[in-house]
Amino acid sequence: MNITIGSDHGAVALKDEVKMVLKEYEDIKVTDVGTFGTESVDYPDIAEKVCADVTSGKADLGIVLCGTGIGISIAANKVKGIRCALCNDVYSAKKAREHNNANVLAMGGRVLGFGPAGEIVRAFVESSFEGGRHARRVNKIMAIEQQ
Ligand SMILES: O=C(CO)[C@H](O)[C@H](O)[C@H](O)COP(=O)(O)O
Repeated sequence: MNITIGSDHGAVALKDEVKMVLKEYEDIKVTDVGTFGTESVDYPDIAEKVCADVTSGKADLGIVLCGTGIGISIAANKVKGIRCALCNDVYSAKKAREHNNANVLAMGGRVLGFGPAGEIVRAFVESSFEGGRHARRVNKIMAIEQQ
């Protein structure tokens, strides 16, 4: 599985931690699109880069991080084909994959500790879409995108 990750300056430390967690998975290859330092950057630019990899098929999943996770998730969800879930707990991360077929996970570097964030990431990458009634609902989300 290929995962592209990116953060603004508010979550660089969390990005490094998430990459460490993903190293536990032999079958996951991570691409980091930055940012890499503390200099201020704009989260929509990072969201665009991560989402481009997901919509092009270069990445199976994306992970976007900013201070709260809010701004970058809003930006990601403006991209056609992206279903970005801002998750602060393991249950939501699991259901985001199982029920919503979310293809991007958002978290906040100024909100979550490394421990909980790692558990959220594990839940997200280890869960799969259940289809069935959820497919009907996700299809309706995609139909809204076409309007
Ligand atoms: O978009 C956000 C809030 O929804 C993120 O938390 C950003 O990281 C934050 O706004 C950046 O703030 P800063 O004061 O420029 O560091």
